[in-house]
Amino acid sequence: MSQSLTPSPRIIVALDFAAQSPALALVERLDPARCRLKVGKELFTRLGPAFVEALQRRGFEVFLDLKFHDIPNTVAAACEAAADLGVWMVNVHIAGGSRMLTETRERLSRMARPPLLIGVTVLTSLDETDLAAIGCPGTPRERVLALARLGQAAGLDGIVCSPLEAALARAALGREFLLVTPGVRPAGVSVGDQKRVMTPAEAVAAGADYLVIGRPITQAADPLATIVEIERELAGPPAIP
Ligand SMILES: O=C(O)c1cc(=O)[nH]c(=O)n1[C@@H]1O[C@H](COP(=O)(O)O)[C@@H](O)[C@H]1O
Repeated sequence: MSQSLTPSPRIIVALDFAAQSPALALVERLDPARCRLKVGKELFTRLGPAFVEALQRRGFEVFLDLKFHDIPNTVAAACEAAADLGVWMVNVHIAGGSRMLTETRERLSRMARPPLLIGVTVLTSLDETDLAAIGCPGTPRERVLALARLGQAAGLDGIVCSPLEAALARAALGREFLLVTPGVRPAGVSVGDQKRVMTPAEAVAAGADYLVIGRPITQAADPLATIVEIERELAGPPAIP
Protein backbone atom coordinates (compact mmCIF):
# COMPACT_ATOMS: atom_id res chain seq x y z
CA MET A 1 0.00 0.00 0.00
CA SER A 2 1.61 3.25 -1.06
CA GLN A 3 0.04 6.14 0.83
CA SER A 4 -2.08 6.92 3.89
CA LEU A 5 -5.42 5.15 3.96
CA THR A 6 -6.96 7.74 6.26
CA PRO A 7 -10.39 8.17 4.72
CA SER A 8 -10.52 11.84 5.64
CA PRO A 9 -11.43 13.95 3.74
CA ARG A 10 -13.68 11.42 2.02
CA ILE A 11 -15.02 13.77 -0.60
CA ILE A 12 -13.29 14.01 -3.97
CA VAL A 13 -14.72 16.84 -6.06
CA ALA A 14 -14.80 16.03 -9.78
CA LEU A 15 -13.56 19.12 -11.65
CA ASP A 16 -15.43 18.50 -14.88
CA PHE A 17 -15.07 21.89 -16.57
CA ALA A 18 -14.32 22.99 -20.13
CA ALA A 19 -11.80 25.67 -19.17
CA GLN A 20 -9.38 26.74 -16.47
CA SER A 21 -11.12 29.87 -15.22
CA PRO A 22 -14.42 28.31 -14.02
CA ALA A 23 -12.45 25.38 -12.57
CA LEU A 24 -10.13 27.69 -10.61
CA ALA A 25 -13.05 29.89 -9.59
CA LEU A 26 -14.60 26.81 -7.96
CA VAL A 27 -11.30 25.68 -6.42
CA GLU A 28 -10.86 29.10 -4.79
CA ARG A 29 -14.12 28.43 -2.93
CA LEU A 30 -13.02 24.99 -1.66
CA ASP A 31 -10.82 23.94 1.24
CA PRO A 32 -8.07 21.29 0.94
CA ALA A 33 -8.86 20.16 4.48
CA ARG A 34 -12.39 19.22 3.39
CA CYS A 35 -11.94 17.67 -0.03
CA ARG A 36 -9.58 16.35 -2.64
CA LEU A 37 -9.88 17.19 -6.34
CA LYS A 38 -10.31 14.95 -9.36
CA VAL A 39 -8.90 16.07 -12.69
CA GLY A 40 -10.33 14.09 -15.59
CA LYS A 41 -9.90 13.75 -19.31
CA GLU A 42 -11.51 17.04 -20.30
CA LEU A 43 -9.45 19.44 -18.19
CA PHE A 44 -6.25 17.43 -18.46
CA THR A 45 -6.52 17.37 -22.24
CA ARG A 46 -7.06 21.12 -22.32
CA LEU A 47 -4.63 22.23 -19.62
CA GLY A 48 -2.16 19.42 -19.01
CA PRO A 49 0.15 18.82 -16.05
CA ALA A 50 0.53 22.54 -15.26
CA PHE A 51 -3.06 22.63 -14.08
CA VAL A 52 -2.54 19.66 -11.76
CA GLU A 53 0.56 21.38 -10.36
CA ALA A 54 -1.42 24.58 -9.81
CA LEU A 55 -3.96 22.64 -7.73
CA GLN A 56 -1.22 20.93 -5.73
CA ARG A 57 0.42 24.30 -5.03
CA ARG A 58 -2.89 25.38 -3.51
CA GLY A 59 -2.61 22.45 -1.08
CA PHE A 60 -5.03 20.02 -2.75
CA GLU A 61 -4.33 16.33 -3.27
CA VAL A 62 -5.24 15.32 -6.81
CA PHE A 63 -6.86 12.18 -8.19
CA LEU A 64 -5.73 12.04 -11.83
CA ASP A 65 -8.69 10.28 -13.44
CA LEU A 66 -7.47 9.35 -16.92
CA LYS A 67 -8.67 5.72 -16.72
CA PHE A 68 -5.70 4.32 -18.61
CA HIS A 69 -6.46 1.24 -20.74
CA ASP A 70 -3.75 0.09 -23.15
CA ILE A 71 -0.94 -2.45 -23.49
CA PRO A 72 1.01 -3.08 -20.25
CA ASN A 73 4.11 -1.02 -21.06
CA THR A 74 2.08 2.00 -22.16
CA VAL A 75 -0.13 2.05 -19.08
CA ALA A 76 2.76 1.45 -16.68
CA ALA A 77 4.71 4.32 -18.26
CA ALA A 78 1.69 6.64 -18.11
CA CYS A 79 1.25 5.86 -14.42
CA GLU A 80 4.95 6.56 -13.80
CA ALA A 81 4.40 9.94 -15.45
CA ALA A 82 1.46 10.53 -13.07
CA ALA A 83 3.68 9.60 -10.12
CA ASP A 84 6.33 12.08 -11.32
CA LEU A 85 3.61 14.72 -11.30
CA GLY A 86 3.06 13.96 -7.59
CA VAL A 87 -0.62 13.04 -7.78
CA TRP A 88 -2.29 11.29 -4.86
CA MET A 89 -4.32 8.76 -6.86
CA VAL A 90 -4.37 7.45 -10.42
CA ASN A 91 -6.68 4.96 -12.13
CA VAL A 92 -6.66 2.34 -14.88
CA HIS A 93 -9.38 0.13 -16.38
CA ILE A 94 -9.15 -3.34 -14.82
CA ALA A 95 -10.53 -4.65 -18.14
CA GLY A 96 -7.04 -3.91 -19.53
CA GLY A 97 -6.09 -7.26 -18.02
CA SER A 98 -3.92 -8.81 -15.37
CA ARG A 99 -0.56 -8.23 -17.07
CA MET A 100 -1.34 -4.56 -17.56
CA LEU A 101 -2.19 -4.27 -13.85
CA THR A 102 0.79 -6.20 -12.49
CA GLU A 103 3.31 -4.42 -14.67
CA THR A 104 1.89 -1.06 -13.57
CA ARG A 105 1.93 -2.13 -9.92
CA GLU A 106 5.52 -3.33 -10.13
CA ARG A 107 6.80 -0.21 -11.82
CA LEU A 108 4.97 2.14 -9.48
CA SER A 109 6.27 0.22 -6.46
CA ARG A 110 9.82 1.06 -7.51
CA MET A 111 9.07 4.80 -7.25
CA ALA A 112 9.71 6.94 -4.17
CA ARG A 113 6.16 8.31 -3.74
CA PRO A 114 3.77 6.24 -5.83
CA PRO A 115 0.16 7.38 -6.07
CA LEU A 116 -2.63 5.08 -4.95
CA LEU A 117 -3.37 2.77 -7.89
CA ILE A 118 -7.09 2.28 -8.40
CA GLY A 119 -8.91 0.12 -10.94
CA VAL A 120 -12.15 1.02 -12.67
CA THR A 121 -14.60 -1.89 -12.66
CA VAL A 122 -17.95 -1.15 -14.36
CA LEU A 123 -18.73 2.49 -15.14
CA THR A 124 -21.63 3.88 -13.12
CA SER A 125 -23.33 4.97 -16.34
CA LEU A 126 -23.75 1.33 -17.45
CA ASP A 127 -26.52 -1.08 -16.52
CA GLU A 128 -27.08 -4.73 -17.39
CA THR A 129 -28.51 -3.90 -20.84
CA ASP A 130 -25.50 -1.74 -21.68
CA LEU A 131 -23.15 -4.53 -20.57
CA ALA A 132 -24.94 -7.08 -22.74
CA ALA A 133 -24.61 -4.73 -25.72
CA ILE A 134 -20.82 -4.71 -25.39
CA GLY A 135 -20.66 -8.48 -25.12
CA CYS A 136 -20.52 -8.78 -21.33
CA PRO A 137 -23.43 -10.89 -20.13
CA GLY A 138 -24.37 -10.85 -16.45
CA THR A 139 -25.22 -8.21 -13.90
CA PRO A 140 -23.03 -5.22 -13.02
CA ARG A 141 -22.58 -6.79 -9.56
CA GLU A 142 -21.16 -10.01 -10.99
CA ARG A 143 -18.82 -8.15 -13.30
CA VAL A 144 -17.68 -5.67 -10.63
CA LEU A 145 -16.82 -8.53 -8.31
CA ALA A 146 -14.90 -10.48 -10.97
CA LEU A 147 -12.92 -7.39 -12.02
CA ALA A 148 -12.32 -6.35 -8.41
CA ARG A 149 -10.87 -9.77 -7.56
CA LEU A 150 -8.58 -9.54 -10.58
CA GLY A 151 -7.49 -6.07 -9.48
CA GLN A 152 -6.85 -7.15 -5.91
CA ALA A 153 -4.83 -10.17 -7.04
CA ALA A 154 -2.70 -7.84 -9.20
CA GLY A 155 -1.91 -5.62 -6.20
CA LEU A 156 -4.12 -2.60 -6.83
CA ASP A 157 -4.86 -0.38 -3.82
CA GLY A 158 -8.57 -0.37 -4.57
CA ILE A 159 -11.31 0.00 -7.12
CA VAL A 160 -13.83 2.43 -8.51
CA CYS A 161 -17.34 1.00 -8.37
CA SER A 162 -20.86 2.27 -7.93
CA PRO A 163 -22.08 2.54 -4.34
CA LEU A 164 -24.59 -0.17 -5.22
CA GLU A 165 -21.75 -2.70 -5.35
CA ALA A 166 -19.80 -1.30 -2.37
CA ALA A 167 -21.23 -3.64 0.28
CA LEU A 168 -20.63 -6.69 -1.90
CA ALA A 169 -17.09 -5.55 -2.71
CA ARG A 170 -16.30 -4.73 0.92
CA ALA A 171 -17.46 -8.15 2.10
CA ALA A 172 -15.50 -9.96 -0.60
CA LEU A 173 -12.30 -7.91 -0.62
CA GLY A 174 -11.71 -7.03 3.03
CA ARG A 175 -11.34 -3.82 5.01
CA GLU A 176 -8.00 -2.63 3.56
CA PHE A 177 -9.01 -2.53 -0.11
CA LEU A 178 -10.08 1.00 -1.03
CA LEU A 179 -13.53 1.60 -2.51
CA VAL A 180 -13.92 4.82 -4.48
CA THR A 181 -17.52 5.46 -5.47
CA PRO A 182 -18.87 7.96 -7.98
CA GLY A 183 -22.61 7.91 -8.72
CA VAL A 184 -23.29 9.71 -5.45
CA ARG A 185 -26.28 11.99 -5.22
CA PRO A 186 -27.51 13.79 -2.09
CA ALA A 187 -31.26 13.19 -1.68
CA GLY A 188 -33.34 15.28 -4.10
CA VAL A 189 -30.48 16.09 -6.49
CA SER A 190 -30.75 15.22 -10.22
CA VAL A 191 -29.23 11.85 -11.17
CA GLY A 192 -28.24 13.12 -14.66
CA ASP A 193 -26.50 10.49 -16.79
CA GLN A 194 -25.67 8.22 -13.83
CA LYS A 195 -27.61 4.97 -13.55
CA ARG A 196 -26.35 3.27 -10.37
CA VAL A 197 -26.53 5.86 -7.56
CA MET A 198 -26.89 6.24 -3.77
CA THR A 199 -26.78 9.11 -1.28
CA PRO A 200 -23.44 9.92 0.41
CA ALA A 201 -24.51 8.38 3.74
CA GLU A 202 -25.77 5.23 2.04
CA ALA A 203 -22.52 4.91 0.09
CA VAL A 204 -20.35 5.20 3.22
CA ALA A 205 -22.62 2.81 5.15
CA ALA A 206 -22.16 0.35 2.29
CA GLY A 207 -18.38 0.55 2.69
CA ALA A 208 -17.16 3.39 0.44
CA ASP A 209 -13.88 5.03 1.53
CA TYR A 210 -14.00 7.94 -0.90
CA LEU A 211 -16.95 9.61 -2.60
CA VAL A 212 -16.41 11.16 -6.03
CA ILE A 213 -18.97 13.93 -6.41
CA GLY A 214 -19.14 16.30 -9.34
CA ARG A 215 -22.19 18.29 -10.37
CA PRO A 216 -24.00 18.26 -6.99
CA ILE A 217 -21.01 20.29 -5.66
CA THR A 218 -19.66 22.06 -8.75
CA GLN A 219 -23.10 23.38 -9.78
CA ALA A 220 -24.18 24.31 -6.24
CA ALA A 221 -24.75 27.96 -5.36
CA ASP A 222 -22.41 27.46 -2.38
CA PRO A 223 -20.07 24.49 -3.06
CA LEU A 224 -18.30 24.57 0.31
CA ALA A 225 -21.63 24.71 2.16
CA THR A 226 -22.73 21.68 0.14
CA ILE A 227 -19.60 19.80 1.24
CA VAL A 228 -20.22 20.76 4.87
CA GLU A 229 -23.82 19.57 4.50
CA ILE A 230 -22.65 16.21 3.10
CA GLU A 231 -20.10 15.88 5.95
CA ARG A 232 -22.93 16.52 8.41
CA GLU A 233 -25.01 13.83 6.75
CA LEU A 234 -22.06 11.44 6.99
CA ALA A 235 -21.54 12.21 10.69
CA GLY A 236 -25.15 11.18 11.34
CA PRO A 237 -27.81 12.86 13.49
CA PRO A 238 -26.55 14.84 16.52
CA ALA A 239 -26.50 12.83 19.77
CA ILE A 240 -29.61 13.30 21.92
CA PRO A 241 -28.54 14.93 25.22
O1 LIG B 1 -13.56 7.10 -12.32
C1 LIG B 1 -14.47 7.90 -12.07
O2 LIG B 1 -14.25 8.86 -11.35
C2 LIG B 1 -15.83 7.58 -12.54
C3 LIG B 1 -16.11 6.24 -12.75
C4 LIG B 1 -17.44 5.84 -12.99
O3 LIG B 1 -17.75 4.65 -13.11
N1 LIG B 1 -18.42 6.79 -13.04
C5 LIG B 1 -18.14 8.13 -12.90
O4 LIG B 1 -19.08 8.95 -12.92
N2 LIG B 1 -16.83 8.53 -12.69
C6 LIG B 1 -16.52 9.97 -12.60
O5 LIG B 1 -17.15 10.54 -11.47
C7 LIG B 1 -17.60 11.88 -11.77
C8 LIG B 1 -19.07 11.93 -11.44
O6 LIG B 1 -19.56 13.23 -11.64
P1 LIG B 1 -21.05 13.62 -11.27
O7 LIG B 1 -21.97 12.63 -11.96
O8 LIG B 1 -21.19 15.02 -11.80
O9 LIG B 1 -21.16 13.53 -9.76
C9 LIG B 1 -17.27 12.16 -13.23
O10 LIG B 1 -16.08 12.92 -13.26
C10 LIG B 1 -16.98 10.78 -13.83
O11 LIG B 1 -15.96 10.82 -14.81
